[in-house]
Amino acid sequence: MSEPALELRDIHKGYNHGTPKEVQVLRGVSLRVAQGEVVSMVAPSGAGKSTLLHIAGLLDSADEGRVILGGEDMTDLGDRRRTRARRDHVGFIYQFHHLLPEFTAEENIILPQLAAGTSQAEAARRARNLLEIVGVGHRADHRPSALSGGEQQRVAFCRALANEPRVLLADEPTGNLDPGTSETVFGALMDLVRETGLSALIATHNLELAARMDRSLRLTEGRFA
Ligand SMILES: Nc1ncnc2c1ncn2[C@@H]1O[C@H](COP(=O)(O)OP(=O)(O)OP(=O)(O)O)[C@@H](O)[C@H]1O
Repeated sequence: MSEPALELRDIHKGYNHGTPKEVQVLRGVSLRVAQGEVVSMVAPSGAGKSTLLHIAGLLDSADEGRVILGGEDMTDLGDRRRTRARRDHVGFIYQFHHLLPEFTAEENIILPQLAAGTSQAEAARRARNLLEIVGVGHRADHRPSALSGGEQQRVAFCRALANEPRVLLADEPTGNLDPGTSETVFGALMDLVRETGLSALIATHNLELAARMDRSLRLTEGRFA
């Protein structure tokens, strides 16, 4: 069997809210996401979904436990190698798109590729292809302000996949959209993930969306139930 795309081993994380009393958010989270597998994470607000995604995506460090991406243990990397590993392995999607307002949809997807050393022609080709998959190819030359909320979020999905990460981490990717738009946009995300064969861990409050993924996990009391 091939290596899991993402593996978390016994992750613990607490925050010390300026008082001696620490809030223990994660209490031994373990997880394996196989290559090409799409896993949902459902949890009440404040249960630690974002904390877990940030640790899995090398944006934050655990107090204990190990983070393994594509078979490589990333836990003890120094800052520079950690930044590079994040860029090479991980795509992030947030509830809000965070697109750059002064650039077009296509440019928003091209820019991170140029930063990673891809040629302009290849970056443009990939951007167009991704935009077509999520159904906004005809909006490539528009700035974010000219796009609807659902279209903006679809562009953000493409940007997250621009550098062909091994794993996609999404934090309530359709959380700020109305239910109808959320359904369409989520469908576009699944098309993108399936078409690229990507592995994904997607946090959502929406149980119907969660049920459409390969596997659904529930985070309660700092662990997967
Ligand atoms: N930087 C921080 N400093 C102190 N406490 C924090 C920090 N980040 C998160 N917390 C606390 O950790 C807990 C989990 O937060 P987290 O954002 O991971 O939850 P969540 O499940 O993503 O919530 P939501 O669904 O509301 O976004 C909360 O009690 C929060 O207040």
